[in-house]
Amino acid sequence: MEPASSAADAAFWITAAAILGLLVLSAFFSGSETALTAASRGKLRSMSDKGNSGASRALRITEDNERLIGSVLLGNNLVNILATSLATALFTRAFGESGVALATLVMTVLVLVFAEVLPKTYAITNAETAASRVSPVIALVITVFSPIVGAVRMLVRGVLSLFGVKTDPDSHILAVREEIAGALQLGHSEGVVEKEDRDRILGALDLSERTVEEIMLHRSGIEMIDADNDPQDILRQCLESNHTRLPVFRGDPENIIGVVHAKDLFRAMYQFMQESDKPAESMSQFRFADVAMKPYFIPDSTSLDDQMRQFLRRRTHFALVVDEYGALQGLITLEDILEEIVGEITDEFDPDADHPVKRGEDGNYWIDGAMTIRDLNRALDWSLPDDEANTVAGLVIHEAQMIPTIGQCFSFHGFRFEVVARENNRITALKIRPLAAE
Ligand SMILES: Nc1ncnc2c1ncn2[C@@H]1O[C@H](COP(=O)(O)OP(=O)(O)OP(=O)(O)O)[C@@H](O)[C@H]1O
Ligand SMILES: [Mg+2]
Repeated sequence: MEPASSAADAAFWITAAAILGLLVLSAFFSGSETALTAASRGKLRSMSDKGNSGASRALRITEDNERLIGSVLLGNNLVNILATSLATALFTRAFGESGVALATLVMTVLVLVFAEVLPKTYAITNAETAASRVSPVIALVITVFSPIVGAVRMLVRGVLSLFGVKTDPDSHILAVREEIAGALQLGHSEGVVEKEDRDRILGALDLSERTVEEIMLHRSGIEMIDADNDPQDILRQCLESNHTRLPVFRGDPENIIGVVHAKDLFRAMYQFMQESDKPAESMSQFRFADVAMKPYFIPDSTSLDDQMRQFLRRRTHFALVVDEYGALQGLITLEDILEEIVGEITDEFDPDADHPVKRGEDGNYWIDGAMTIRDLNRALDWSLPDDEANTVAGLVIHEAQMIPTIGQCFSFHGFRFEVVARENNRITALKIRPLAAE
């Protein structure tokens, strides 16, 4: 063998080995991309809880999906293009002009089969295990490529915004929500997902979209203690109340100075009676305001999701809702938020809420004006619009554009509404009948 040809020979084999190595790297990137995007976060979390450090790293790097995919694609393209360029050089040296076509053909087959389909198929069947194995290397790749990926990201956003396209990083979360909701509605018609399950899931999905104002108990319905009343009367009021926590006001109901918890009250009363020799007579000395806890005020625009987390974190389940000027709007408890998910919760003292909607013989439904449209829709599987008003009474007032009097009837959204009772300016009871039934 001549020395020149043996040097060319060596170069041939080195290049071929480099191409092979690059194909292996390419397969690694493709498989990692699939494994990390397909792995279930729930399964990864339970693996990480069991001490699998790869799984916890996989969780961390999949938090910023855009950065992950950017880095992996960059790596993948880099090795693919390098491998193809090397192959083209190699084949043209060996076969002349036709080397380009040959290199394209051979590399397409090799990349497709060994660097794409094979690793991706493997990755998708073992997503979580594969994800936790590759995560340390991919984490390193992300760190190395992050300046380039950041620049690419900015370039992409810039070009898109030139064409008037806005990129919203949260849009995919919304899309997932819509997708789940859509799938559940579909399940409804096919009878796949039970109505109760569907309501529960949709209720939980909606928590972040809705505010406490939409479900709070309106201030007119809050049972409160007037701090200036006779202590004897206050005690009777607390005993007769179905509620455990009663806000205390002084002078004006807007001026809430605290919230009395029945249990605190009983403790304080007991102590008071032990300490005084004539409890019945000295009862007037008992100061209710001292027993009260500090009220917990929240803005009416708080999302149900946030408020639920606050309740759980603060370990209090009772909040007074105020508007932007600090004026009292209503009351909300943890139970009210949970009811949006699981439906009506009734305890020993709740007024009969077994049948919030009563059906009359004439096909009319008797409904409390303060019932929310969502609850009504949920109870009867109707779809009255709830974007203009929260309560059924509110909807009637909105549609009628006035405060109707008792006996007035209206037809809209496919239903007939009749006002049955009114207190001051509030519609307190209604009869509703679907028009299609006529
Ligand atoms: N002082 C109150 N006035 C009017 N409604 C109240 C009052 N306190 C609670 N509610 C309402 O009663 C329902 C039940 O709430 P929750 O179970 O938190 O209160 P509770 O039954 O009084 O207390 P607990 O169950 O802790 O003994 C909720 O819809 C809530 O809005
Ligand atoms: Mg209760």
